Amino acid sequence: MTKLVLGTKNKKKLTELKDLLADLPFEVLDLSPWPDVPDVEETGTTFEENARLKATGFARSVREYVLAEDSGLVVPALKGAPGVYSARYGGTHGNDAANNTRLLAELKDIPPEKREAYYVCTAALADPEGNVLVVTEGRCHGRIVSDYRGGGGFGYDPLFLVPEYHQTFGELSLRVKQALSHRAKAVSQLRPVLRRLSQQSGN
Ligand SMILES: O=P(O)(O)OP(=O)(O)OP(=O)(O)OC[C@H]1O[C@@H](n2cnc3c(O)ncnc32)[C@H](O)[C@@H]1O
Ligand SMILES: [Mg+2]
Repeated sequence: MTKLVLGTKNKKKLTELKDLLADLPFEVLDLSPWPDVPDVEETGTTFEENARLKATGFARSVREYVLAEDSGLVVPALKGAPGVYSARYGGTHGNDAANNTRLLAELKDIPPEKREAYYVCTAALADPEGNVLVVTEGRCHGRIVSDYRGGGGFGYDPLFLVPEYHQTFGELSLRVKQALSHRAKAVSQLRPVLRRLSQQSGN
């Protein structure tokens, strides 16, 4: 079976991606078989640039098909912040608590009706030589609440209210998140390409 490597170092993101790809005829792997794989610097200023950098960079290192994505939270009232800097908004990369604390501080004086926000996920699939085959984008709209709700999900999820459900992604089950999320939408657009690839490879 053709290998598909998920080019991410975020464990929670990895869990969601693996689940979203579970029914496809690929041997889905994370980066753990390649412990010395160099980090890819996310020097882009757009989600697409960073997704391409990660897919290409990891594919060249592991020489397999790689799916990588760059994602984040966009708050129009904050001029689009945290945006591509979502993972390091609080100062330290990947510190969800610090990121959420800063988000709440920045939105302190913003009334509920102006606290709209959306998640973006831009996914890129690269071949083993590092050529990007396809880039897709998914979005998920919601609102930032002013108190933490629920312990599920990761990142900004305890503050991200899904209006249709009157609950945050911190409160909603993984099943609901996987039906609605930016990541699910980006991955579902990749499916036709992945199916074609698996047929070509005779999986
Ligand atoms: O780059 P990799 O290794 O994939 O892992 P990362 O966590 O650094 O990933 P990104 O650079 O794409 O930054 C994504 C950040 O955006 C936020 N984010 C993205 N998707 C999210 C989701 O589904 N729920 C909550 N926060 C999310 C969260 O703060 C993530 O750390
Ligand atoms: Mg990152």
